[in-house]
Amino acid sequence: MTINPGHSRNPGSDGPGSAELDAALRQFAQRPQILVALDFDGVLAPFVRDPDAAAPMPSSVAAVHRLSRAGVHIAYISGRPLADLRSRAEAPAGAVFVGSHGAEVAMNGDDGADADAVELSTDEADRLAALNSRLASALSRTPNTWLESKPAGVVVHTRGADEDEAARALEQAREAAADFPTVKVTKGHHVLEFALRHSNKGEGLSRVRSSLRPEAVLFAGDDTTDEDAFAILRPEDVGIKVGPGETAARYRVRDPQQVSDVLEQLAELVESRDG
Ligand SMILES: O=P(O)(O)OC[C@H]1O[C@H](O[C@H]2O[C@H](CO)[C@@H](O)[C@H](O)[C@H]2O)[C@H](O)[C@@H](O)[C@@H]1O
Repeated sequence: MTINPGHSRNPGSDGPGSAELDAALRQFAQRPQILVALDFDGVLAPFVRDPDAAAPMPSSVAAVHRLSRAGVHIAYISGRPLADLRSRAEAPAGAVFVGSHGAEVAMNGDDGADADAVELSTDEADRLAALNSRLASALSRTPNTWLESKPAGVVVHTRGADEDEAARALEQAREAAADFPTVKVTKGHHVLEFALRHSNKGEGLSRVRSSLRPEAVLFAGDDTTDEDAFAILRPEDVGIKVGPGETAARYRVRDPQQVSDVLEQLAELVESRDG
């Protein structure tokens, strides 16, 4: 994964309405077959302390449905487990879902009939159970931290912990997981994820692109794991980093509200193209 810190414009100078992003969206919208692929937390849904309380912004949901009705392919690409992502995305019919950072893919988003969900081998299931219990015991005395179980991994959450508590929790978690050398460790926004499967969002987005064959892709993401998806974008694609931080994306917006503004602008452009 290559991150080019100087590549994308700063929020504020390049939010919705900026000349560069406007021009990119106009050009993108002219193509008949396009894919809009969206990360969930921090992009469609503002961050909250409890992941079960996260919900997409109503204005983004409405804009995504408009895009879908106008014939745009829609994909959700998230670190969340597939079933969780599907249940809270409020997605239009026919949307595609990529969960667990690319480890789970459902090309037919309607009913999940052909969902490529994670099935662990007995050995993997045993190792995941051991990892879970090791982390639970390591963090049992660290306040304001908790574990989220995933189909092929476990996440240490520290949102709500103060800086010292969070740093201590992450150090304890890394130490506890040191006996599991094949586990992939990924840092995200107030989370540290330990995964048995090593797929990434770039692989997930590539699978969706190969299946749907759009002429161009727009992808918006906010976290380090989204950089794998930005890295596989092509010159005709539109990559939008949400929030601060180094990125390979060409454009940047500030927050989920500005993502919503971009989606509404794109829906207008696509609808007027069709009209
Ligand atoms: O790929 P994403 O859709 O961005 O999912 C990444 C992780 O999102 C969730 O955690 C994040 O959102 C939580 C709710 O707002 C927040 O409390 C947490 O601090 C964030 O890191 C989710 O819980 C993870 O499983 C996802 O991997």
